[in-house]
Amino acid sequence: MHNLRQYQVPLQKYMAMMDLQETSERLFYKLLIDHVEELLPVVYTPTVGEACQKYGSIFRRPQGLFISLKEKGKILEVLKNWPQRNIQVIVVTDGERILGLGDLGCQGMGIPVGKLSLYTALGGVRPSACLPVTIDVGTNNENLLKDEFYIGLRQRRATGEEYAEFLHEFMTAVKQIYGEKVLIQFEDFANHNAFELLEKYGTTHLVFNDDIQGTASVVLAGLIAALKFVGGTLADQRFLFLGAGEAGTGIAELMALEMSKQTNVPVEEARKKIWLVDSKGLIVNSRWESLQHFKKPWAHEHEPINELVDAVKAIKPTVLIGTSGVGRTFTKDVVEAMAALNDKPIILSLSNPTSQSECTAEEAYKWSQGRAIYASGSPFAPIEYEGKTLVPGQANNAYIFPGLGLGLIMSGAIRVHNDMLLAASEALAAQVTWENFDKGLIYPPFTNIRKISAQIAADVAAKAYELGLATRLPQPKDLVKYAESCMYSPTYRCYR
Ligand SMILES: NC(=O)C1=CN([C@@H]2O[C@H](COP(=O)(O)OP(=O)(O)OC[C@H]3O[C@@H](n4cnc5c(N)ncnc54)[C@H](OP(=O)(O)O)[C@@H]3O)[C@@H](O)[C@H]2O)C=CC1
Ligand SMILES: CC(=O)C(=O)O
Ligand SMILES: [Mg+2]
Repeated sequence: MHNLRQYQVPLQKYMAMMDLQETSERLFYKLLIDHVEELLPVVYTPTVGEACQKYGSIFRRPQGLFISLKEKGKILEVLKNWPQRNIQVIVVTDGERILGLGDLGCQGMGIPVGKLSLYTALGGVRPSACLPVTIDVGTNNENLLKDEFYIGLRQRRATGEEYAEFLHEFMTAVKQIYGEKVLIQFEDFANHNAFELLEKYGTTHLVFNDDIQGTASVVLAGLIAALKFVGGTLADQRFLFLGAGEAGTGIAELMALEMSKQTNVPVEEARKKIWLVDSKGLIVNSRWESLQHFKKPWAHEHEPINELVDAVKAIKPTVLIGTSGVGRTFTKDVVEAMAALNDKPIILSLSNPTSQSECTAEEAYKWSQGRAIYASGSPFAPIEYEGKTLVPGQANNAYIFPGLGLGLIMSGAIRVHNDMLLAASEALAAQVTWENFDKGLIYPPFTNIRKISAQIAADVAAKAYELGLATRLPQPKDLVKYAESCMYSPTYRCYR
């Protein structure tokens, strides 16, 4: 830590950590676990975003497995080149929507590598059981295509049948080599592929889309926790999203499902409390014909509205959620409008990295006179406001996927079910204390994340058993203890 702290530039800390991961994996995890709050922003968002943008010029050694279109017909052979065979989790991207930074082609490899290091550090999955994969089907990023240090295919992205066949070969090969119980986490695919892949492979593979499902579960947890302290139910709220893609519609759907379960109303009815704005304005019935399929359930009867601030004034939300990937879109007008409507406006700016956050913690607190309940996708430092220290929470799927993954692995689950996501949300929300909330947090601190992950894993596994989706039989009696016993720890053994 002394060495790492010498570096002033976050990207240099990132490179030092990547070197350490390569040369002394155990020490890398020991540091990451013991200093999680300090090092998460280094190996994960926001620094991993900059690392992906500059991947070609900071490249030292390959990490993870690149599978390029040139290897079509030979993916099984390529997988066999990986030194480990006992793989339990794969995080795979095609690099088309890396955080809110757009198409970074195969430079997106930083994301599967970073997510999997969290699987190990936060969720206790053995490092050797984790496989980061980047599918290289080209890039539409003109700057990268011209960049002399770009390490990927220099062609525009394969699409349509060519793309679908390549992904299918990958999915088939993975099941053939690692079996039915390998967890495949789709990460940072563009939405025109993400929804389709999840639907197509959801019934044949153990797949999970972190951006759609993990984000939904973490946001729901934060809302359940917040309502526990401010009172009211989910169904009492009105929700407005800026951004109607994977994260936005994923969260909206899980919230509607939870509201429908809580109040016994059909999910279609619950959806009416949720409104979304995309790059063309409020999603309303008159736009139906031109809407992508994942937006259609959210088209309600209303006159068209172009500006977010006008949508806030018309819809009167109690909760405002940013999932647009566009920074500083929650302007002073928008936050002030939320504060005028609500005593305690809930404002979540989820977009990553920090540069893309819809507003900063300071802006949210200042423009709401310290009343906002605020959390962001990438971390912000605590803010002093009128003598009180307000601590912004981090609404990031990193709270969910490590525990969820551990729960799936330890129960031998063969499919992911929405009820498991709900179980994960409730397990996370239950960990938020009044002391946390009093400081402004709607999530527990990351310092306790391994205990939290064990709790999430236990509740997810319990749900897998209840649903008949678990294959590890008999069911362990104490699932929390069992989860803890399954977790990898970077301990230094005494050999004498
Ligand atoms: N905190 C967390 O845990 C997570 C955060 N995220 C973040 O969320 C962001 C979005 O990700 P994702 O949903 O996958 O991306 P998508 O590309 O699927 O969706 C982006 C949405 O934002 C809309 N949008 C873009 N620009 C504007 C604008 N100027 N005004 C209004 N709407 C706009 C798009 O509109 P249109 O459809 O019209 O193009 C689209 O609906 C990213 O920054 C990502 O980092 C994602 C997952 C997890
Ligand atoms: C956190 C995450 O998954 C994202 O920003 O895409
Ligand atoms: Mg993601």
